[in-house]
Amino acid sequence: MKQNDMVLKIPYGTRDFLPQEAKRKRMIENAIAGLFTRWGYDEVVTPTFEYAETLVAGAGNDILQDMFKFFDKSNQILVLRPDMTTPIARVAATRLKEDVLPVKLFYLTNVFRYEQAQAGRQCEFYQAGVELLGGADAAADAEVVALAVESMLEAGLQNFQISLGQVRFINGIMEESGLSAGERQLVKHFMVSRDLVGLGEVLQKSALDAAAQELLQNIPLFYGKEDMLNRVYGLVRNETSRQALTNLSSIYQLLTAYGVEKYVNFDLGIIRDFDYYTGMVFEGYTPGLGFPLCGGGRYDKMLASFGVDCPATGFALGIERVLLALERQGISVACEPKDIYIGWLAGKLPQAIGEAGRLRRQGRTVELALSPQTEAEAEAERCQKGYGTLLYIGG
Ligand SMILES: N[C@@H](Cc1c[nH]c[nH+]1)C(=O)O
Repeated sequence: MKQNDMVLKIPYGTRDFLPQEAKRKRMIENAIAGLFTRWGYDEVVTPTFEYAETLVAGAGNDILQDMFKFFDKSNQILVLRPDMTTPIARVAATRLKEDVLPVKLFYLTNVFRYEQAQAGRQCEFYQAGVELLGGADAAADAEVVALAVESMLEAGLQNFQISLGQVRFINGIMEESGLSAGERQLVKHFMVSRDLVGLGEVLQKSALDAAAQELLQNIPLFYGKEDMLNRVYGLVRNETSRQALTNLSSIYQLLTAYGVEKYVNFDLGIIRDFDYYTGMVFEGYTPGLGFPLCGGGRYDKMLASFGVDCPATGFALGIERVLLALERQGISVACEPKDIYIGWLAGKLPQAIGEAGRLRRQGRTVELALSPQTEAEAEAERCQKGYGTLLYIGG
């Protein structure tokens, strides 16, 4: 590509937010930050890039292939953060040791992953999320799921569903059935990509008996409300999977107390693409969007890799995805109106500046013209820029 072709381009998987879009994004972020704060969460800000080793320690080796990597001057490998869960675990393990548990943190920030870009899926994207550190029980998981529901409501969405799964359910079945580590990896891979044909092929090639094959093959179909959990409980014999189902049921009871159960169902085939999950996992979906709006789950082992043994759970919501869903569902984001446009006659700028200051101190949104105009010109500009009122400082 010639240099001239490059200068006006932006890198693959990035985007600009023009004023209207940036305004809608800001409105949603402010609303969600307010919600997190009302639930007792404190904001944290971490560096945009970290050492690759930190991310690998927290999220495992596989994460490397999806990260943007570069070098610092002493040749250390740096990466743009692919999410906030590992950076926050690092902060908590190194900086928040003295804090009284549980610690509840939130963030609103950009993260970076190599993705096949499309609307709502970019290599740089924005997340709002929480991490709840130090809660081992269903109470913590239920709080996080309820907060995920509330944040989608707060953003203006009505029509969405959260699907709850449990990674220990599948792990229990795979351990019991004696699949090799390589086969387990493949099974997980095909479940994440919901490739039932690929899944069937791995299972057929394995040494599993027909009943175990059928159970694993059917996991992606274990979808529904509590009656599905009860039915599946009767199908599995191993303790790990049964405990996983009981755990989901306890979380659901609490979600009923939160009054959000109508947004929640179970999907035992959910395996999130991060390897760090150890318990309940979930994803939120809305019609017209082929990927999750939000996702999260429990990751009890991550902080131990930074030297502090501490259970944790959390979730993140994709801001662009919420904006896209609102747009596709025809829901408008209530933005602050543009209030007053001030135009002025030659020589009246000092007076206009005084008026603008007075009105802004009252909390009004005011744009001040930068050159003199006739009243008709000022009115035309007010209209074009979308201000509600013209204040004209004339003779
Ligand atoms: N970091 C995860 C979401 C999450 C937060 N905490 C636990 N999981 C993601 O980006 O999908």
